[in-house]
Amino acid sequence: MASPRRSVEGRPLGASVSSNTSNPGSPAHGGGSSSRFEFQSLLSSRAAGVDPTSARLRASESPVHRRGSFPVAAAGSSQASPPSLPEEDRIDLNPSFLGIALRSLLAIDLWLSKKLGVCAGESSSWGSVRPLMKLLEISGHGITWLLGTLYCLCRSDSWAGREVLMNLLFALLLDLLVVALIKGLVRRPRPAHNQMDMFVTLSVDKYSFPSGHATRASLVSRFILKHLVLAIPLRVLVVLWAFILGLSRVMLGRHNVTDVAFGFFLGYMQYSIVDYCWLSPHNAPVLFILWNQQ
Ligand SMILES: CC(C)=CCC/C(C)=C/CC/C(C)=C/COP(=O)(O)O
Repeated sequence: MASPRRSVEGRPLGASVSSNTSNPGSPAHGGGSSSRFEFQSLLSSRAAGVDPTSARLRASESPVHRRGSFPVAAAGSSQASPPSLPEEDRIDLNPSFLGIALRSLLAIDLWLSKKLGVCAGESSSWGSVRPLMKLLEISGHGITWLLGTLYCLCRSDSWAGREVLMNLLFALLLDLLVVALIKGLVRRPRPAHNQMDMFVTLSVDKYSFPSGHATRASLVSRFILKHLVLAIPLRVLVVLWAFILGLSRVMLGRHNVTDVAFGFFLGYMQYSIVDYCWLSPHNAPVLFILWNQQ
């Protein structure tokens, strides 16, 4: 088959094999399955008596093999640096700086998250404050906020109050949906040192990216700061709560730092969506009339 041969010849044999031997299936190694596929294709092309050099030259006609290419290393190897390789291919075969940057970030993330996971277990160095962290966890839980908002909505006797609470409810549901979607798509496992002893979870909550508590903390605190008239100390407290809640996710070992950082960003952006789609008796009269009849 032509396409596997093309993939093989887009990268040097040495780089392809060594990048797979340490951890064949690991995403951290650039998607193990495609590399494995390329390595196997190389073996089969040899077995089929295909000359690798000519295959490589044919490959340079296709843009397909360039994607994710590894450096043309192996100086001195005639296979690794064919003289007739077109200029454009030589550029594309260089290491991707974005790839290197992402892998470095991931390594720092894992290292830092492990260091900060000081309440991950009862026997951890800060294990004694674990109950306090778990209390904080409940303060940012989806159920707490949904039930609290519904309760206030039932008790509210002003149109303005109901409007704000209806939008908070919409924001919380939107957040649950968006986080579940991203968790299901990304499927990043929780840190190895996490104990899965969380209060009420959804099935996607076995995944860690992004942190649902961080998105909620940032969304809700932005919402509160915008729609409630609070004294400065209380406003500071709201921001502090969001920040400490995010930090506690890493300290409990529930998340890596990047899960929480992205969660804060996502929650902040979600608020912009809520603000843009603000529900009011003018643009969603049915909703308000229905609620009024309850
Ligand atoms: C209406 C509805 C679907 C309610 C479900 C509420 C619920 C169980 C939310 C889960 C909240 C949760 C445990 C999120 C995980 O937060 P992470 O910070 O660990 O990602």
